[in-house]
Amino acid sequence: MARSLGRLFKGFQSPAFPKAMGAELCPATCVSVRTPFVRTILALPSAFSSKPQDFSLPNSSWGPEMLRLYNHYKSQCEVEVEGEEKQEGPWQRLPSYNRSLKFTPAADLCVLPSGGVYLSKTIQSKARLFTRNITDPGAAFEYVLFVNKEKQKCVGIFQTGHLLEGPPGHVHGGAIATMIDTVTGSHATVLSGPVMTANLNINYRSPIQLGHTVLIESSLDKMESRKTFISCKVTGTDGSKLYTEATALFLSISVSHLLGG
Ligand SMILES: CCCCCCCCCCCCCCCC(=O)SCCNC(=O)CCNC(=O)[C@H](O)C(C)(C)COP(=O)(O)OP(=O)(O)OC[C@H]1O[C@@H](n2cnc3c(N)ncnc32)[C@H](O)[C@@H]1OP(=O)(O)O
Repeated sequence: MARSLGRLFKGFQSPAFPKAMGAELCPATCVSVRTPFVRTILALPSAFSSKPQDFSLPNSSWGPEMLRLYNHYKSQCEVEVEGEEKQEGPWQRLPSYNRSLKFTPAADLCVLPSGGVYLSKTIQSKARLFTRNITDPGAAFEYVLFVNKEKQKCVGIFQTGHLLEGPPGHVHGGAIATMIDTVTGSHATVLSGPVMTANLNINYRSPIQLGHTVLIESSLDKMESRKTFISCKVTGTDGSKLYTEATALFLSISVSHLLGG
């Protein structure tokens, strides 16, 4: 496991991939990519599964607002240049899979330098990304993320499903926190490579109705050494109504941190 993860994260640790301010993200379609980091993310599912499902593509549950915003950002992933092929635009869609590791060979399991066992094959094979583990379309978290490398921004379009209820008819605060962590965490990961959330500070300003679609916009505040500071707003789809505000601190980590070494 340690060796497998080491291989997977090799791209993150390349000296050619420092703080990713100047690094290029995946191009419009997110099919081919340029940075070692984004290449690594996109390679993760295909390394373990022949047919990974990208959950951030439209499905039958997406309502008109979700589709409208998806098309709005998607249309800015590629730009037409007269007489030339389409070129990458300012925004790029981030694909989203429901697992990062499927199986590891038994031989790779899992005695760590610290002597502990990391994850059994059974547990790891059942592991799923929290936000993608309800497979009924539209029931829980429907979302898609786009990043803008020039503006150092990330946008999440989030359609709230009926299984996310907290207060009657409204979205659970933990589900909102989950999506804020997902957008800001993905943004920090794109900027800085592998990170973990160290601090997440949330102000809930107005309840979000179940079934509504909201915009989650995150911006880079600053980077200092291993720290990436990001702030985030959850608003209505026209930006006028503020639902939630947050700030987050992410710390860059090494693989050995994840493995408990
Ligand atoms: C992995 C990639 C996969 C790729 C796949 C594709 C991407 C797919 C994206 C999905 C997006 C989902 C995003 C979910 C992201 C989570 O949910 S992560 C899970 C929740 N977070 C955790 O469990 C983290 C638990 N905490 C820890 O592991 C450790 O405390 C940390 C955060 C790594 C920090 O530990 P450490 O590295 O030992 O750092 P430490 O030396 O204590 O502190 C370093 C500096 O940070 C400061 N600091 C540390 N903690 C704090 C704090 N809480 N507040 C303020 N300052 C702090 C210290 O004061 C210190 O400052 P200086 O003295 O250097 O100025």
